[in-house]
Amino acid sequence: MSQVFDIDSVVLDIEGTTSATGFVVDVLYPYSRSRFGALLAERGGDPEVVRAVAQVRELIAEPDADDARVEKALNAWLDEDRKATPLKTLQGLIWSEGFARGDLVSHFYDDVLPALRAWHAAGVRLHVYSSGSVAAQRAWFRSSPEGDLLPLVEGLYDTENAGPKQEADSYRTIATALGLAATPERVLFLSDRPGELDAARAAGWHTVGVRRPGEPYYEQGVGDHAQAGAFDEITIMRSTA
Ligand SMILES: CSCCC(=O)C(=O)COP(=O)(O)O
Ligand SMILES: [Mg+2]
Repeated sequence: MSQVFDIDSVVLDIEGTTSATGFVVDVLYPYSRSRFGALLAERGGDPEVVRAVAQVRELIAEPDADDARVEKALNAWLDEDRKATPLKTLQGLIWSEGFARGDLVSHFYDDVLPALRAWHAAGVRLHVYSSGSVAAQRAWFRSSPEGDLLPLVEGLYDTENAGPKQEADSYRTIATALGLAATPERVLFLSDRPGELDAARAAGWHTVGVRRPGEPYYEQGVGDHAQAGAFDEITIMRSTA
């Protein structure tokens, strides 16, 4: 069904929305799993790694956990697809290098890039809000099958700079960063997860639940949110352009 919105900014979820969860789980997750040990051993002194390891130790309530225990916790979170912030930070470091090296190329559903280009050309501001870290998001858009898409995207938000994706305050933080705190109804959030859509709506945003067959949340649906099976079902007008 076609959906029409009068908004200024679109905020995009990645996994399940712009891109296949299967690709993330089958390609990116194994890539990070096989490299956590080396990252902890060889770059354990890097400030970002130090910070993430401290967060892992806090989450597992083991202040003295050694590298092997930290790696075990990271792999357990991978197995259950738990989107823990330090896991995402460390994955982001590993994936960024993999994308830069040419080992990895990101994935987008066929309907996504034409829509993003059309919206961008029409003056719609595009942003990302994903559990994947900002570093991972940057690499993901830079290394797409159609080249560098980063120029299309203005703001990148994750669970560190915005907060948890199922809390309304995180969406208020993003709206403030976009200069739209007073007019949150000028923002449209696209996601596959009902809990994220609920939180965005609680912050005053428009929402569309993107439902793609085969994605984990497809059967569950998106409750009473507007829904679309692909981005070409979403039309954006800008009355204030
Ligand atoms: C480039 S981000 C990689 C995907 C990922 O790790 C992730 O957790 C995405 O979650 P999302 O919030 O986009 O559903
Ligand atoms: Mg998602």
